[in-house]
Amino acid sequence: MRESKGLGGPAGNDGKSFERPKQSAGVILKRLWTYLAGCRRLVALAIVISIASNLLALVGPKLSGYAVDALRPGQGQVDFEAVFFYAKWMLVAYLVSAALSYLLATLMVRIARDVVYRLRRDVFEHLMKLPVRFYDSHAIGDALSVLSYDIDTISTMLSTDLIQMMTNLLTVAGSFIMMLTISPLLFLPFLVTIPASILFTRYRARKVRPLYRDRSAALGALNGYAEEMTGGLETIRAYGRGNVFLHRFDAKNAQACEANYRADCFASMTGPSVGFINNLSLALVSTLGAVLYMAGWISLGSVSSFVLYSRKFSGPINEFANLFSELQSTLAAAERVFTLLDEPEEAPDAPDAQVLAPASVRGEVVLTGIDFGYSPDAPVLQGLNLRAKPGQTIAIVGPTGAGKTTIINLLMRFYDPLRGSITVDGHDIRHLTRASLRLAYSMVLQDTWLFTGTIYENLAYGKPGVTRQEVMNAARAAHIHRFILSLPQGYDTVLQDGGANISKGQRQLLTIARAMLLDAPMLILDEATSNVDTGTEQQIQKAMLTLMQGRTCFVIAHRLSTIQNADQILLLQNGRVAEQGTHQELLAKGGAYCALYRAQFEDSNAG
Ligand SMILES: Nc1ncnc2c1ncn2[C@@H]1O[C@H](COP(=O)(O)OP(=O)(O)OP(=O)(O)O)[C@@H](O)[C@H]1O
Repeated sequence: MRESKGLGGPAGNDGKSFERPKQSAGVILKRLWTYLAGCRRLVALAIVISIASNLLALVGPKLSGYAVDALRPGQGQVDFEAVFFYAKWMLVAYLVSAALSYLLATLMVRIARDVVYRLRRDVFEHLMKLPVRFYDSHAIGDALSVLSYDIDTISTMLSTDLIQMMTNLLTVAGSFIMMLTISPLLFLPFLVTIPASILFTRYRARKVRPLYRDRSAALGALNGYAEEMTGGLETIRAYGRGNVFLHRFDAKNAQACEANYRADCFASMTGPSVGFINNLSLALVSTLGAVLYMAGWISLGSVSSFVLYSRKFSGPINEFANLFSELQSTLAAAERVFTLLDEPEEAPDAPDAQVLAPASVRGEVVLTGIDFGYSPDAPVLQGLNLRAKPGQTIAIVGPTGAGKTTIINLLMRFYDPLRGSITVDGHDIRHLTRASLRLAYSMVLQDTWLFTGTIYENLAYGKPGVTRQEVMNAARAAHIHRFILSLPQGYDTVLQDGGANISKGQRQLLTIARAMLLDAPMLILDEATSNVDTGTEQQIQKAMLTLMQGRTCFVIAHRLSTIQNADQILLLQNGRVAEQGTHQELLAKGGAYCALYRAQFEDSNAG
């Protein structure tokens, strides 16, 4: 049983990816805008700077044209004063424009930082609020891929591509106006080439976005697999199956690389194609310009300015094609982010839900006619009835897969029963707030969950405001205080990677101490099976007995020797209660429990 997530749920899987249902580009951009709007002042400033920088850059070709005309070609005279005058102002305009561009770049990086921070926080917060059921069908690695890769893709777009888009847009618009003021006739070739570029780019964009979507999904699946496999590294090594998983990883890796290759390859064809169309327009403009100059309709300076503007005009159109590919990649990434954010959270508490105050809980838990299955066609529990009186210990036993953990999942409301009800002190738990219900239980599970932090933080995290003395008292009661003090940093020892630097038994004792500190009126215990030595096991048993005193306890028991004093023993078989009673009653009955007990007893004697 796992403490951190879907108890009993899969640790990772090839589950659904965050790619459906599809959202239109407009909807995605609107949602991205809501994040940008969070720093609207900076965005407004960026727009103003971008306009100023572009206007200054646009002045350059005009001044250059004046400088060319000041050479008075064909008249054998050169007005050096005027040439230097225009050259000086060109220099100033380009310098200020460059400085403003630099300012704009730093501003956009800052905007991207803020947006990414909020997006990541929202995604993580949402992941924390998703129902346990969500993780039954989605790989955690895929969710983490959204958190890192997809949000990074958005960040790149905001910090670099967006400036380029803004700049390009202004340059194109500005150059267009300037070209028209110089010579509307010379603009004619663009009337053919611009629509051709636009139509081609749109066609490619429609094709490339699904490829980017596939790329994100393949990468998510790869991350999911890697996360799952690294989680089970020891088992894989123990079974010497590393090569098998390497082959599977290879297949997923190849899929991800192929998806990446196909998306990038397809996208990279757009730029050169649009570039070719635009270069064609340049050739046409130069030819037409020469003809108009020869006919005396236009000065050489104007032709030169026009050519410079037409370069400015068509350059961004080329880049637009590349940026469009980037935009498609961003849209695919943002779509995954928003699809994840759209996953429904754990259903909210009923509007009239009551708060269960831990101090007032007596601990009477009644399950009546419970039917449950993780999917409607696969029932796990059927017609389950159980009454735990305050302070009683209920032991749940049964073969693997019988549904023991499932009962805990229902008690904690990680899932709701399909039929039947569960009450605590007479309150239907569907009419209690989930937070207060869960706080009424302490859970000590086999699969301990400790986070990277000091031992003190790990013990105290369930109970904010607890004193150091209280933490130490709980550790003493759990028989782990002396061990903690024996560590060089004592309570300030940092537990790495879920407590990988201490033993399993010590981890279990720490979680018992944590449960003691929480001091909840009810308790859920999943007995340790075989991962500790006899001495530690006795220590854990002692600590658990102390913890159980005066509380209603649900114990998932694997060794029947430890539950002989339980007030009720529930033997589950195929989702039904096969037998129910005290140890003595069940032995006297001579049924399945009796047979199971004898088998274990004989086993241990034989051992
Ligand atoms: N998250 C889940 N999604 C779908 N099916 C599940 C899920 N968790 C458990 N099951 C199925 O429900 C049944 C009961 O599982 P449960 O974990 O309650 O058994 P258990 O008695 O606790 O087993 P064990 O002693 O091995 O821990 C099993 O058939 C299991 O495959």
